[in-house]
Amino acid sequence: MPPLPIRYRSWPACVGLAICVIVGTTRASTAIPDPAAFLAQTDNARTSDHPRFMRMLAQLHREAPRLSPAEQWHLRYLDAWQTGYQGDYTKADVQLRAVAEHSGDATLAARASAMRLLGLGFTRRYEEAFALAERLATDLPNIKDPLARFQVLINLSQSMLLADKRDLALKYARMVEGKLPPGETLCSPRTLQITIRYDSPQLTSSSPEFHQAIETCRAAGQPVYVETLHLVMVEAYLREKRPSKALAFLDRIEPGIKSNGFYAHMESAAIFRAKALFALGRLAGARTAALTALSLNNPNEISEANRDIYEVLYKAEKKLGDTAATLSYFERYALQDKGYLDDVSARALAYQTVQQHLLTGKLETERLSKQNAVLRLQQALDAKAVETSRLYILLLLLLVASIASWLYRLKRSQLRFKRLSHHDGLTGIFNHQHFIGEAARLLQAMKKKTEHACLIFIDLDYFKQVNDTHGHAMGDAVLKQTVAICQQELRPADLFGRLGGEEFGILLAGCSRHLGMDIANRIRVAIGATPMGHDDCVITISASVGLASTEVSGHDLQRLCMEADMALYRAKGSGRNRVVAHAGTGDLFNESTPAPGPSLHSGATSRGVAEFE
Ligand SMILES: Nc1nc2c(ncn2[C@@H]2O[C@H](COP(=O)(O)OP(=O)(O)OP(=O)(O)O)[C@@H](O)[C@H]2O)c(=O)[nH]1
Repeated sequence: MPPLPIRYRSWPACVGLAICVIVGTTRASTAIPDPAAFLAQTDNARTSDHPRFMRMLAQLHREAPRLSPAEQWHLRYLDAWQTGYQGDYTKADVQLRAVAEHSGDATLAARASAMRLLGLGFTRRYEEAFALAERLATDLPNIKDPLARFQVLINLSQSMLLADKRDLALKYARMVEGKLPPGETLCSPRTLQITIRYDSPQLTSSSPEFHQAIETCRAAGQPVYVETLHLVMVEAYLREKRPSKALAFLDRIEPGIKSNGFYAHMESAAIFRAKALFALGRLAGARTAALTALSLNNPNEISEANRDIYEVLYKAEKKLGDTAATLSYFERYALQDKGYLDDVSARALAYQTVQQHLLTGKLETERLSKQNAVLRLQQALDAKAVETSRLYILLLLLLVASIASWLYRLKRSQLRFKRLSHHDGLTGIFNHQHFIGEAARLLQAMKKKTEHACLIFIDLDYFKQVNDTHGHAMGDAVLKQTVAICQQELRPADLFGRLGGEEFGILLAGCSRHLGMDIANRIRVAIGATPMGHDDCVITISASVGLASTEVSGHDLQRLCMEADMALYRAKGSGRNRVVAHAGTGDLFNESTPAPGPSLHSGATSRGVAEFE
């Protein structure tokens, strides 16, 4: 329940407890066994038994060092409540704000904020009050604790009443009924609804809801609420121009009001009495009642109550003919009226300002969220663009890789074809055509450098018999091994090629005729001395060699070929397994007879014994 009284036509839920600001006794107490439960009990006793509340609060302060941080915050909330209850709203606001902002307890924070709403209204900090009301209204769905929700709704309703937003005030008051905290009845929300509608044309002294509310509060054992409703009823009689009825009703309810001693009710009763008496033309009585009301009040404070009091006083004095008093009261009335209207305007302006701020904030939020949406879109587009670029780069890389791989394969196949076109498929050495081309180039180079070279033709003897006797595969193996034997005798600068079948050509670069003969003979001997074959079959074979040298024949390839061929023909003709060198026109051939050479085994004849002449 809101503990802070609003004066005159006001929410009375704070009720007569304003007069109960009694400092509790300092009875010695024992340690509190369950501080959390004790705090809850103290909280409950705030308005139901304020003296007990004060005693418990004092006890809690003595036990404060033993309280947990959460319990300390609860105690600070109760202290703040008590500060506001005593009327120091400014100090209470500071304490409540600390609880709301730093306790870390959502329920306690909501309750503290709800209390702040009223204090801010009393101290005329309307803008702050309405801004806080907006925040609490927005946060309402998150407030689950029934008591906190109850307090927030009640105080929101009162804030809206302060801004003269009665529809909203009524809405919040009705929402209270939806979920009452334990121990609460419909009395307080119903009374609040009636006070909000106090001057509504639909609410007459005979309205059933009026009487229902009174019955509800009576049944709930809430006499102060009943009095509030009675006073609103008196006001309804006055509005209905039934002053006698109002006066009679006041006479009936005033003893109860006096016994409760709630000053706001006593003030209201006195004002209504003054108004009723004035309406009945009982001017002296009206003046007395108005002065009684004024005595309950600070006469200089700007308030609706004082305005009404001074209005009755100046009108009564006017009718009584006291000009000086009339003028004096009228001046005060005018001052109060202006002050009251100023206050009403200030509240309306503050409410509008807060709404404007909220609207501006909302527009700004919308603008920012639109901007964010555009930014997000832009980012998405940028991300897509990056993705697309990556895709392009990937495609490009793939393209480059495929081109590179294609080029590599092309080059490799070109090289393979080139190699195939230049080399003999069986032995891997130059083929005839390439050997001739390369030999022509080398001879030209030799000629330029005036260096000599020897051209050697080697032909295996009776090779056909190898094929015929041992098969073509054996023949191939012999050809390959012959090539390997020759290569061992050659230098890197020499050219080696297969001229066809079992015939090979060698161009010995930078080589004299004598040295050429020597190399040719070494090759012949090596061929003859090396067993050849494959698998389990091994044979030996001899070779005939013809040699032509640039020393004798010059550097013309055609002539060298012809003369080497002739020399080979001579070697074959003179018994094979020998080297024959072409010796020029006079003495056509020089023949070298080697040491006894190999004979062709495995069925070959032994005719080819070498001679070296
Ligand atoms: N295994 C094999 N045999 C080949 C290849 N090229 C040619 N020949 C054979 O080589 C043989 C050459 O025989 P001929 O020209 O009669 O000469 P030859 O038997 O060596 O007799 P001479 O030269 O007079 O001593 C033929 O039987 C060809 O078939 C080859 O690449 N592999």
